[in-house]
Amino acid sequence: MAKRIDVSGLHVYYGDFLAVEDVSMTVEPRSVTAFIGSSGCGKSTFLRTLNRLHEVAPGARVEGKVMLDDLDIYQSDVDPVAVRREIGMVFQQPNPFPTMSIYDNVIAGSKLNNKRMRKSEADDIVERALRGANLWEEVKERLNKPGSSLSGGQQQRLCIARAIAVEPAVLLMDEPCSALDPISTLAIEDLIAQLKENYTIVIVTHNMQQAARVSDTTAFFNVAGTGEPGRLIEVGETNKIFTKPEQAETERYITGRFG
Ligand SMILES: Nc1ncnc2c1ncn2[C@@H]1O[C@H](COP(=O)(O)OP(=O)(O)OP(=O)(O)O)[C@@H](O)[C@H]1O
Repeated sequence: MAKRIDVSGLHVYYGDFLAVEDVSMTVEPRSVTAFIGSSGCGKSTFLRTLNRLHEVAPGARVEGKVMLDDLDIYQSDVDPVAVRREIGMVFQQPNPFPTMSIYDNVIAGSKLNNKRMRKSEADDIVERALRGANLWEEVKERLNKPGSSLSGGQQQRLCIARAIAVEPAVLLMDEPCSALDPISTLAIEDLIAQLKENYTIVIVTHNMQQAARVSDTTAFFNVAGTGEPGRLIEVGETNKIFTKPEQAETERYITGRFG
């Protein structure tokens, strides 16, 4: 079930370095929100704070609040592993478990949650997730082959199947198409359009055409210079951000007159 994310006054630090300053925004359920902005402005860092994945970096910490519907994900009694089950992540480089079969890749997360799962139940989850990721027809005859035997675009859809198999509320995608060819990219973009019927989706992309094609809402981040924190400059309906942004800084970026 898709959920809303509500961020208020979020600062992100790596040790003493303030990487992202004072972000407040809402991500609506059943919609796609794109994060755009120049390199180093903190898009990936901010994305990772939405499921506490930044915590794997030593010294990384946040101040501020991230609500997932009614749950404050940074409350002291909240388990980050449980947060990541609700808020899945798909990375830039497709990263299936290389020695595991396609089947085992999809079921891996569900098995961690339920060690005594029956085979028929696992079969159903695998088929549903692979269908949901538009991959079932291409792999149904070779589920026992390694995940690494698939093409890059298929591997990325396998990673999406793995992420949705545990039925998360939110899917975070960090440049999910940047390692893919144009045909595979279109397949992922079509898939994102389908997935938003059931999930809340946030995608970081360097490709402004992609942001315009896939997202309902766009958030533009910027950084004033090296050592300065990244800031959210403007967030709004994608069409408006690309045609009539409120901030001159956004306009300079989207029209390519930047720097
Ligand atoms: N693990 C880390 N430790 C220390 N600093 C980091 C770490 N990860 C990122 N940073 C710094 O935080 C800032 C934001 O980086 P981040 O990768 O979030 O930006 P980005 O907008 O996603 O960039 P890109 O578009 O190039 O991926 C940068 O100054 C970066 O050097």
